[in-house]
Amino acid sequence: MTKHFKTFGVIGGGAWGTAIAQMLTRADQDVLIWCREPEISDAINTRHENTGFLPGVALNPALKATSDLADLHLMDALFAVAPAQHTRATLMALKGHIRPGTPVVLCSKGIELKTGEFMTQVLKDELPEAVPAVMSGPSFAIDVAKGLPTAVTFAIEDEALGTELIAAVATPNFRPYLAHDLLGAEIGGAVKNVLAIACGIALGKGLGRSAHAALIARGSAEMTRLALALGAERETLSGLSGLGDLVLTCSSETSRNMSCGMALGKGERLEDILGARNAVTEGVATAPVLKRLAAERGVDMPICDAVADVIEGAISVDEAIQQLLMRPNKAETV
Ligand SMILES: NC(=O)c1ccc[n+]([C@@H]2O[C@H](COP(=O)([O-])OP(=O)(O)OC[C@H]3O[C@@H](n4cnc5c(N)ncnc54)[C@H](O)[C@@H]3O)[C@@H](O)[C@H]2O)c1
Ligand SMILES: O=P(O)(O)OC[C@H](O)CO
Repeated sequence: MTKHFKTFGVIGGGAWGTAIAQMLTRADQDVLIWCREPEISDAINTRHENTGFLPGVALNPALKATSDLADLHLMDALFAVAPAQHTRATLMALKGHIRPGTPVVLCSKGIELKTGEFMTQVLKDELPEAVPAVMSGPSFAIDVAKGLPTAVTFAIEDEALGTELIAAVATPNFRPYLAHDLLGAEIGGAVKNVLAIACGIALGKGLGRSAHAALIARGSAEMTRLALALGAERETLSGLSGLGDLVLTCSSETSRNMSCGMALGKGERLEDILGARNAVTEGVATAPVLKRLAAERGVDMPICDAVADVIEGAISVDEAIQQLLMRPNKAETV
């Protein structure tokens, strides 16, 4: 434990916020998690279980929960883990509750639909006095909550501060790797969700593992193309928060995005799929805004565009597949 970081606040009591809070208690930190639903904070405090979003995992009794965001007042560092479309509102509510220079580690994977902003920009808008960091990579909440080995990208501009933060949160089974390209880490996390929907559709439709692998590889090219156009670094997209997370999310039905795609590929309706789950499927909101962003920047992202068109009901799954397969042959470049 370092001297500087003694208290950690986690904004968001979903599966990922709960797993991060549990991980922080393993690093012997003093952790308070904010849950939007009072019954969830009560369950964490009394039963040591997040009965709504991460049932069945015994949480460290040292973990404390609240349903009042103001209780995160003057924490040494914060992890922002609300779904991307709700991150702005939670950060706004923390105005006046943080010291200048407080690190806010952004852990949500998505782009804000109404503004087209990534989470670092949302943070800058709402809490400009905070120091942004991005933690992203291949990490299912259930794995981290159980303490299975996990490695993630931890991107922050100030290397010394990043080193200190990592020292405060890392354990042998939770390994954050220091990086400086926040935008690249955010792009990987947001785009892989959309690509996981595409991979799920292909598998749900029975197109086979060859098509699945092709989608991952060409999807990775799309992700990298966007990153380069927006000023991020190619290396980031081949690291944990890029390729690493793309492979995990596109390969397992534990992923909400992948399983949503599979159900779409099997012919289920999007409203029914989303209505039946008590969990966020970030790629659904990200796909349309990503399509807009790519068009504005002149970046060719045919797989992501096809997912957006299916989500918005502009074309059917079969039309999307035909559209992709009928594209002219081209050189294999990023
Ligand atoms: N679950 C994972 O394995 C995992 C891993 C890495 C990153 N993430 C990312 O973490 C973020 C949160 O996902 P999750 O899996 O913890 O969520 P979840 O699906 O487990 O739970 C949904 C969360 O959304 C919250 N919510 C719903 N409406 C809200 C509102 N109006 N304002 C604020 N919060 C609201 C709920 O309180 C709940 O905490 C997402 O961006 C996701 O991509 C998730
Ligand atoms: O369940 P998903 O699709 O939101 O993916 C969870 C994590 O982002 C995997 O790293």
